[in-house]
Amino acid sequence: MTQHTTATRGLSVRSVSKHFGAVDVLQDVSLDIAEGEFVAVVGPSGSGKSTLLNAIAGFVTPDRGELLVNGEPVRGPGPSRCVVFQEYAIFPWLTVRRNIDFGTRLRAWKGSRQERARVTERYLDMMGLTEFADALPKTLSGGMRQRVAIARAYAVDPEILLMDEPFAALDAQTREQMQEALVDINQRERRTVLFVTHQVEEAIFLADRVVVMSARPATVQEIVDVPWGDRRTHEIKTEPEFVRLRRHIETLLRSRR
Ligand SMILES: Nc1ncnc2c1ncn2[C@@H]1O[C@H](COP(=O)(O)OP(=O)(O)OP(=O)(O)O)[C@@H](O)[C@H]1O
Repeated sequence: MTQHTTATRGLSVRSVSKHFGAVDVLQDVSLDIAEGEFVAVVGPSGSGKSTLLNAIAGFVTPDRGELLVNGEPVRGPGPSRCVVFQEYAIFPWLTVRRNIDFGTRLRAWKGSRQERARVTERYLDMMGLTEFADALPKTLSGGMRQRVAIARAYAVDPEILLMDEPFAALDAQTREQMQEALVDINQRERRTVLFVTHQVEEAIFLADRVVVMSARPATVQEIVDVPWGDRRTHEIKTEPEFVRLRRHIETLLRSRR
């Protein structure tokens, strides 16, 4: 278990609590994510993972506690945070290229039209979308649509990227391909990422640290360091240390159901 001190740049969640009616969902949740760090959150179903992500996004206001992005309090949704959802939240009436171009328009640094176009082409290429650039989302598979959503989120260049089960609707093989695509883009364009997932294996594969939440009301049970750095290929999933971490986290999740 690792205790991290307050991050000045990055995300700081300080003693956040939230209830909906009679249901206590989050209880005194504290977590710091340093700039450029990829953190996954796992926890039992209904424990409050999405509520935590929505509070960071500014969609949900905590009852107590504080959320800081680069030291600035979160007071509602804003361009410093960008969310990728499970459903394909891209514009169905825009082509793939124009969806990503929409992201580049939201950047703090906008640049000229030509510069923006270059950025858009770079993200199309990085997510393997160049040949689909003029297609409409409805003609694409679920995996390809999530590639568009991720490319657009990176194109926005927010301070924090929030991903809420982005691969949950995909079949197992597509999911593995998407995990690789995400590892690839994030190694090239390192961002601060909070990634909510049900899959312990996915969490360990993607993240620098895995936050294990308890059952509701959710608190942070343990934060597990993941040792692979940038060495993320699917082969690591069979390494003894990977298997050990997976078992450890699964045991934690079972213990507080
Ligand atoms: N806006 C809301 N109003 C009332 N209750 C809510 C609201 N949002 C979430 N809840 C309740 O809060 C609890 C936690 O929900 P949340 O979606 O955060 O959990 P989760 O861990 O993300 O769940 P899952 O793993 O199943 O996606 C649930 O009991 C849910 O019904």
